Parts: sequence; structure tokens; C-alpha cells
Amino acid sequence: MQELQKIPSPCEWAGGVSAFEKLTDVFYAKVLNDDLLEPIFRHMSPEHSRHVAHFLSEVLKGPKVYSEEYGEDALKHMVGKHIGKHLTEQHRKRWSDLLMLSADEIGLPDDPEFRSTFVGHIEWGTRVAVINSQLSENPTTDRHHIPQWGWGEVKGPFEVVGSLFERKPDEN
Ligand code: HEM
Repeated sequence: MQELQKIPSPCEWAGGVSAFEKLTDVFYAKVLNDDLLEPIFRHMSPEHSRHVAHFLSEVLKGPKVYSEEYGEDALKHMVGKHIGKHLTEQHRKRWSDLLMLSADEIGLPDDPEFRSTFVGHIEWGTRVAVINSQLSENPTTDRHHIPQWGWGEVKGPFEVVGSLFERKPDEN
């Protein structure tokens, strides 16, 4: 009988953490050349691009590099960076469009399965970022976890299943 192949995580499939580091380097170069987004990112730290790459690869079930960098408060730190920024749908859309352009440019896998998972997370994550950016206080508590985004789907509407942040990693 043919042996079943182990299914790689989306992060592994994409080429691992280094693929996401390449992606965000190309992406933030575009962001800084973009009239709409440049004012928002003008003062970002030199490590920002790496941190976002590590967050994304951890979400896509890669190594927990972002959690190791920030410890127990990793998610709170990430959410906190968006609080009070008053991002708009226009910002969100441009951010997402430039990220997808960058994905094509660096040759991130373009198979339907990987791209639907990746786009799905970005669509969800950018919308959450816009929502959080309207708040003046960080709502993150000990019950919240960095989401884990596999090959599956979002399990139902927010009102029914609760926030993805509140589910334990093995419940995703
Ligand atoms: C899936 C969507 C998103 C993810 C995964 C994400 C991830 C992150 C992470 C990990 C940080 C913290 C970086 C650090 O630790 O230093 C951060 C900060 C930030 N993000 Fe996002 N973000 C998303 C969407 C957005 C969008 C749509 C915008 C605006 C258009 C945005 C604007 C910012 C800004 C302004 C900061 C602070 C930059 C600084 O001054 O250091 N984010 N984001």
C-alpha cells in the first residue's frame, strides 16, 4: 500500500520563515513608496519587517519565533501596535494588495490551496487590524492566543464560534 505523505504546514509549503522574511522585505519597500501607507509606516522600527514575517509564519503553523521573541505577551504586543491607529478600509485594501503583489514578485507558491489559505488569513487579519485600530485600549487578555491558520476554514461566524484569538491552538 502506498505510504501517506505527511501534509506540510502552510508555512513549510511556502518555504519556511525565510520565505516570509523575503516577502515582508519586498512588501515594506513598496509600503514606503506608497503615498497612502507611507505616513503610517514612516516611523516603524528597523525590525518591523522581520517581526511581521515571524508573526505570519507562526500563524501559518510554522515555528513559534514571534512568541519566542515577545514571550507570553506576544499577541498583546502585536494587537497593541494597531490600537488607536484609526486605519480605514482604503489602508487595509492597499496593504493587502501590496502584500499580494509582493507574494507574486518573490514567487510564493501560487497553487489554489496555498493562496486561498494565505489570502484567507490576510483578509481576516487585515479586517481585525482595522477593527482594533478604532479602539483606544488593548482588549487582549490571557485567554487570547496567536491564531493558528491551517489548510481548513474559519469554522463559522464570529457570533457563533467566538473570536479565533480565544480558541486554543488545537481547537482551530
Ligand atoms: C494580517 C494582517 C496584519 C498582520 C499579521 C500584522 C502584523 C503586525 C505585527 C506583527 C506588528 C508588530 C510588529 C512588531 O512586533 O514590531 C504590526 C504593527 C503594525 N501594523 Fe500590522 N498587521 C496586519 C495588518 C495591518 C494593516 C492592514 C495595517 C495598516 C494598513 C497595519 C499597520 C501596522 C502598524 C502601523 C504597525 C506599527 C508599526 C510600528 O510603528 O512599529 N497592520 N503589525
